[in-house]
Amino acid sequence: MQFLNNEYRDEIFEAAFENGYHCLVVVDRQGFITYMNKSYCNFLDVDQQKIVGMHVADVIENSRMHIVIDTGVEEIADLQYIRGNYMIANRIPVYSNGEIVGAIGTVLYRDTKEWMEMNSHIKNVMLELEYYRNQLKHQHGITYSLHDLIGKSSSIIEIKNKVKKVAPGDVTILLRGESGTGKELFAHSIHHLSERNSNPFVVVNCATIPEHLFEAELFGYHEGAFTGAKKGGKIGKIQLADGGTLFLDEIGDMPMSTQVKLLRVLQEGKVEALGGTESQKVDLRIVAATNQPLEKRMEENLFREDLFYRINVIPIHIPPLRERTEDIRLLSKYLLYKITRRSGKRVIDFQSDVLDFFMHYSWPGNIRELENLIESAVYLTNSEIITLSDLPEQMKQSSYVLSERRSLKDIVEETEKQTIEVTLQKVQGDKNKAKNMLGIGKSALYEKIKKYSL
Ligand SMILES: Nc1ncnc2c1ncn2[C@@H]1O[C@H](COP(=O)(O)OP(=O)(O)OP(=O)(O)O)[C@@H](O)[C@H]1O
Repeated sequence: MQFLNNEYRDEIFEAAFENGYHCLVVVDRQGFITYMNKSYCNFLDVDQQKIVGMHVADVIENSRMHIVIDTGVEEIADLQYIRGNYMIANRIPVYSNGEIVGAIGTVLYRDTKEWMEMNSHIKNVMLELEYYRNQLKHQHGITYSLHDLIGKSSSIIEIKNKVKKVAPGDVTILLRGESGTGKELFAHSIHHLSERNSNPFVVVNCATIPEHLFEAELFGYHEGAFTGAKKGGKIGKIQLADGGTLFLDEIGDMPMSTQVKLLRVLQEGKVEALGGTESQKVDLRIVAATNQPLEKRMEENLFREDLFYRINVIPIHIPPLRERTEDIRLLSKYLLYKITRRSGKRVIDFQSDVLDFFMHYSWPGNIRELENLIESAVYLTNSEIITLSDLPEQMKQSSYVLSERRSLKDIVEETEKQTIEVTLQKVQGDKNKAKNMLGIGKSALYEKIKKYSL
């Protein structure tokens, strides 16, 4: 880079950054714009001075610069839809001393005839793709694909690879993991990656169907099959899933009597609706999920061993969130982005204390709990950054008891810091009132404020 020190340094920068053929943006560690060249500003129709300091997601449509900062993985030649055009975007994280300090993004923008022609061709292809994607979603009930599964922990990467390997066949898959770990999302992805993806994906949530209605729901019934049966009968979930995937969620809760009948359907590939005399051939792929210890249920005679072996062909265990803390930061940012896009409220980040807290909390409700928590914080916060005070008090207290990784000293200090912080907020910074509420002397309070940089 020695040549940049010569007398043409400014001209070199000018030629590299300000030429009219490409758009360039530089963002800092938090995704705030520090520089955008004229060509990009002209294309976006924004003022070069005014956009400095704004968050990139608020200035550039469909930007992923903030995601690249989080993942640390460059994205080259990605198609990005901006202002009615598909552009070719490169996003490169910038490191200094091994730490990410920001990112540079370039977008190829050549206002030539060929590019416009190519663009209109890409637009057509993308529109067609979007149309088929939407059709698939609406007709076949799949909302998610593997792309929607966020996580960079080795366990999640391993599971994603396993899913890619086993999804294309018809093999039965048993997803195991605590509630809220993403089992349904994985089930959608398996169907999406399988050859059955143009056929239905049918969900049966075994935990929510009353026992006496189970068989009617699963196998369907003919008119008059039982008292209360609907006129004209009802088609069963199994018949609905013919040619596609039947997702048996919470299979551990299926009544024993239904388990026998289901096993027969799976073995014979035929189903008979209640009140009928003829059976119908069905072609199903089974994906089951459970958060229950099926081995224990078998010991208690609540789950059939033969059904267990029939469904446990490829078991996939999804670890709880507390065992993959590497994913928490990425998931939190992704969920914040998803929630704010939906709610329209501008909340752009978390205070570092909040992410720290997330890393140490035990997440009994896993990603569902994280999502609900972020949603409530987005609604409650009065600022653009979520702080500890936007989180429920009860949760903050429980975390320090539940966390396994912290020493007693850390727990005591963290609790002390939080208690003082919340008290100071309650009394609007009045230290006299705060010391009285906390029952400590003035000098002790000042000492602790200094210690915890409050
Ligand atoms: N890896 C992930 N990336 C992004 N979102 C996720 C991920 N895992 C789970 N979620 C989200 O968390 C929520 C709960 O996920 P899901 O319903 O798939 O969990 P589950 O294990 O099936 O729960 P349950 O056993 O209670 O049915 C959903 O809103 C889902 O979109």
